[in-house]
Amino acid sequence: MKTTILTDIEGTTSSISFVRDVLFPYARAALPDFVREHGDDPNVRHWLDIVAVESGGLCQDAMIVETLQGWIDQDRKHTALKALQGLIWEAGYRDGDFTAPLYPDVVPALRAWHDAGHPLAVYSSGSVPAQKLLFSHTDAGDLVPLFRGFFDTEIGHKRDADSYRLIADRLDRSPGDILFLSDVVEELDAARDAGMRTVLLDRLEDYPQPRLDEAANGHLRVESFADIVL
Ligand SMILES: CSCCC(=O)C(=O)COP(=O)(O)O
Ligand SMILES: [Mg+2]
Repeated sequence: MKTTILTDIEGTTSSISFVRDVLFPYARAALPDFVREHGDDPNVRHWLDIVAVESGGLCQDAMIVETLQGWIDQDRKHTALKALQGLIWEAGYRDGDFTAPLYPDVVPALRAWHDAGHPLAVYSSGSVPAQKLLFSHTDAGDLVPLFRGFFDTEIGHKRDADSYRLIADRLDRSPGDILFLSDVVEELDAARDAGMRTVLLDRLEDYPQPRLDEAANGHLRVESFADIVL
């Protein structure tokens, strides 16, 4: 059985600065107009209503927008925020306001693994539509065809082992046949608890203090996809 590779995005395939300095400010600035123009769309309303209820019953869209902007500033990984961000980024990618850079070692490794028959999948806090937008608008072109599956927090929290069990199930693989790649040790802990193999990506441009020894909590640690041994 070929190892399946399940990868995180931010801090693993894509720089934290792209997400924080390009994607988040774009969504923050576009939110008021987006909610005004699309607030009656049932898919948008669904997520706005979840934010309103969870925030104690916000009764005006302006209050919901302010709450969401606060969540962006705090980098909250809330499923509703992530779904709305994905819808907003669609216009940015479509209009060519940005493309998605990947760390330089990522594309050669993904292509090599794919060509060698390793199934590839993504698990990110970014919504599945946002993941597909990102991988279809990379600096290296459309990489979506390389992937067999996309998972977001609708399947469960990234620090919860059950999420990884469910993903293994959906991919029709046993957890031991899956290698999870992430920059966040708590996510790797959860994947390991579920029985997956794990590798910590320690991207020194984003994590200037290398996570060595106890900081890596027993996970294999690499600084590049090129150093991953399947
Ligand atoms: C794919 S959408 C952009 C990234 C994002 O919003 C995010 O929260 C990424 O979190 P990750 O789980 O990939 O570290
Ligand atoms: Mg990450």
